[in-house]
Amino acid sequence: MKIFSAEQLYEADRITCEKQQISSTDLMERAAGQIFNWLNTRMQGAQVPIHIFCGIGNNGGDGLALGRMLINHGYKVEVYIANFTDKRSKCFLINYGRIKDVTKNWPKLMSGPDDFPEIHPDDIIVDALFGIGLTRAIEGWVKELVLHLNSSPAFKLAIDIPSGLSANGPVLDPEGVVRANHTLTFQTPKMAFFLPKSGQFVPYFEALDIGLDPQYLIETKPMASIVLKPEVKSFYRQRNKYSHKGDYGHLLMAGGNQGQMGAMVLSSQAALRTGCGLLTVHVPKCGLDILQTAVPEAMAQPDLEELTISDIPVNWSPTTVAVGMGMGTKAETAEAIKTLFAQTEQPMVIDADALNLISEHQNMFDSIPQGSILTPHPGELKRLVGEWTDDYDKIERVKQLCEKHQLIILVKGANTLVIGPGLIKINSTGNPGMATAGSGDVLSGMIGSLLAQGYEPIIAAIMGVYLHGSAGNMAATELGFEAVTASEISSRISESFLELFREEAPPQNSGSKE
Ligand SMILES: NC(=O)C1=CN([C@@H]2O[C@H](COP(=O)(O)OP(=O)(O)OC[C@H]3O[C@@H](n4cnc5c(N)ncnc54)[C@H](O)[C@@H]3O)[C@@H](O)[C@H]2O)[C@@H](O)CC1
Ligand SMILES: [K+]
Repeated sequence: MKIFSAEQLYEADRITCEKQQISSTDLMERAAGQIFNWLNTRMQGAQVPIHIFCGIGNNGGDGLALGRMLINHGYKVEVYIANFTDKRSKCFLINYGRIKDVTKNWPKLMSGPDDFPEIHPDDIIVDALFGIGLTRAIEGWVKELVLHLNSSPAFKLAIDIPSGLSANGPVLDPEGVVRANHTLTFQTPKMAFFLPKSGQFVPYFEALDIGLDPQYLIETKPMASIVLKPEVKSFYRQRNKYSHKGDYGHLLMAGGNQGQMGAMVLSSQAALRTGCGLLTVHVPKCGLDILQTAVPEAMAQPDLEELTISDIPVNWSPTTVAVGMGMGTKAETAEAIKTLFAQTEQPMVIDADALNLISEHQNMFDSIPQGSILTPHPGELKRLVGEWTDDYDKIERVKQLCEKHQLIILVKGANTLVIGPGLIKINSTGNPGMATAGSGDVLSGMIGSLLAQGYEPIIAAIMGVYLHGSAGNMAATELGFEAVTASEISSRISESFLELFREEAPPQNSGSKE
């Protein structure tokens, strides 16, 4: 699913009106109609007071049109206008006029805190103050209005975007954002919904189809796109009946040092469960018995050193390499990585301490094989790209690094981003239970395994992140967030593959059994 910028959405609105020969007020009627249908389906005429707070732009226009439709259907509605300027939009004015056709109760014009209404906890608040037209933080008494709404426990429904959030810009003032319980957004979700600083204000959302021009939506390159099951399913490669283990790649995994061998165990198990044909693990001598006992399917290649990694031989030409898990950052390990990069052309997975070593020796960037996938956690990412000011600055820094060195870099989080040259993919699976030790080692093993099986690097990264999150979701469903461990995620990798091919159950008609 594509994510468009506010600018692109305005353009989509314009083209839609032009092609469908409708006015922007007609489009607003359609948009408000979708919100009305959503509410009406759920409320079924219930007389719960609905307070609609409108701004003076088109988001306010949506609120007015919704108010008219609700009043027409007998709902108990109060409409308020935050009358902070007389620069009202055309569609706002048209809908301001139209609401007067259906009620004698004109919208209440608010011009300061004295006009704020009392709201009963069981009432419903509709937030139509600002939409994607917000260009600066909400200030003055309108911010006080936002605080007033936020102080109420009443259910808050935001139209298009919670007021105070920018569709694709940083949060300017976290206090001045409506804490909506649910957001009904038009056509496509906004970038803000998926980034940590702004996403926290959008716990639940639904995108309502308002019939924007399909050609524009299909042909326009989005600023990002969300990875959903059908896309991942389309990447999956069926196994050939006559294939053998040599057809599924030989992954070399290098890492581990004394006291951190578990990382390699987790990565190895995850790699095997993700389907690579052969796995060789390269560990310091002290890790040999641990690996051979814990992962009997893997071959083990001991380092020359007892406690740390000093040399990673690749003269036997593995299909690909995953390096860095629990590896430590000793000087001899840095040398081993430099040699590995110099001797390897094919893209590899670079994780954990290998990334920390690259951060310490920035000249190593130039020798990383193109197409390699870097899987930093937030701390490692900070060391790689420097301190960022906000989520968008972080993305920009990562994009530049990807483009400069032709790399794929993950920005891990509630919605992990897979960023490659010219592309941002937003993962849709995963949960807070996965914020646990070793979870990243499992992910690196999965991506390395997919890469070894011949999936293109960008596909291996997207698929690995999606399946990892899906396995984590199944673990959380069965165990609860707290009990999710890396091993529990890994043991559900098989389920995450099977889930790709599970059909959604058709909707049940609960009344049909009577
Ligand atoms: N045909 C269309 O263009 C459609 C527009 N729609 C609605 O229109 C919204 C966008 O409307 P607008 O572009 O009118 O903008 P908004 O209604 O989001 O904002 C209103 C105006 O307030 C001003 N403003 C921005 N930040 C401010 C601040 N912090 N304090 C005070 N004033 C500020 C801006 O000049 C902006 O134009 C969408 O989010 C959506 O709800 C929908 O009705 C769908 C169709
Ligand atoms: K809003």
